Amino acid sequence: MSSTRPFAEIRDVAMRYGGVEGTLALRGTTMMVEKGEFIAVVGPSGCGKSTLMRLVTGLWPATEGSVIVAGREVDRPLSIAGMGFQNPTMLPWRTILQNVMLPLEVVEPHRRRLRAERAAYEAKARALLASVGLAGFEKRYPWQLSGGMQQRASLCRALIHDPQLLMLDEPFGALDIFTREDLWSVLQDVWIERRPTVILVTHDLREAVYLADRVLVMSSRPGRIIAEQVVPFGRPRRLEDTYAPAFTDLVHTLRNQIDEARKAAPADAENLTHAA
Ligand SMILES: Nc1ncnc2c1ncn2[C@@H]1O[C@H](COP(=O)(O)OP(=O)(O)OP(=O)(O)O)[C@@H](O)[C@H]1O
Repeated sequence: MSSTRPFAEIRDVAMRYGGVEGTLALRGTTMMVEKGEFIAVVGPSGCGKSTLMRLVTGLWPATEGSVIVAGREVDRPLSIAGMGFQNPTMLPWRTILQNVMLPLEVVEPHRRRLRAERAAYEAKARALLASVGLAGFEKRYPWQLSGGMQQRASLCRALIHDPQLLMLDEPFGALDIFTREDLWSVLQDVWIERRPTVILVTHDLREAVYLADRVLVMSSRPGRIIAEQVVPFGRPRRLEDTYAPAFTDLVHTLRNQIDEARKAAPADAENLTHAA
């Protein structure tokens, strides 16, 4: 494998749910992601963003095209990925610490080592929780925490096995704006410190520009990447930067691109069911 190869290569992918007459969610979708890059994916509602995440993490096979991550064709759920969703889906009968440690019971080589090295793993989980402001909450249950705190814990759970790839699907979508902005900064700090490759799906264009190195815009369904904006601002980014003209201009450009994509939808819709 050449060292210049992208970390994730998604080439000409199509995805149809439910057989030949089913819903064509993606078609001709191509994107490359470099190792350690922070990518945001934005686009009209229902354009196939979550579907793209499922294909990259191996939760669904693509109908056509190829998905290669870390030099390997993705044909099963990726153990090198950590995932975060809008709903933190914590197990209510487990404490926060036990929830964070859950991936270690599933993902090798941690699963094999967990019994012998439990104390070290537990220390790591505690340190992670402390880094997102949750020191002291380890023994609480998820239902004893606010939505924002659960989302912080869920970020720790996504990171506990040191994933090379962090896939985040609308992780802050259900939170109020202040909590959301707080967590942008938490996520940025985590990324700067650990440098996983991140693919973030979001509807929030400020969030996309604040966090990402590059923002990819998808067309309406069947989704494909139709535009890309490189975010030129240095790190760490601060909340007040989001009000600077260069920042808001970029947000507006993205908004216009998504508007254009939405307007193009009826023409594309003609081909949805029977397209190859
Ligand atoms: N499991 C499934 N079975 C059948 N159709 C599905 C399934 N999952 C998604 N779809 C369809 O595929 C299309 C793309 O859905 P997807 O959830 O990927 O879009 P999205 O861009 O993430 O949507 P949103 O922005 O609203 O979250 C939609 O028409 C959706 O109804």
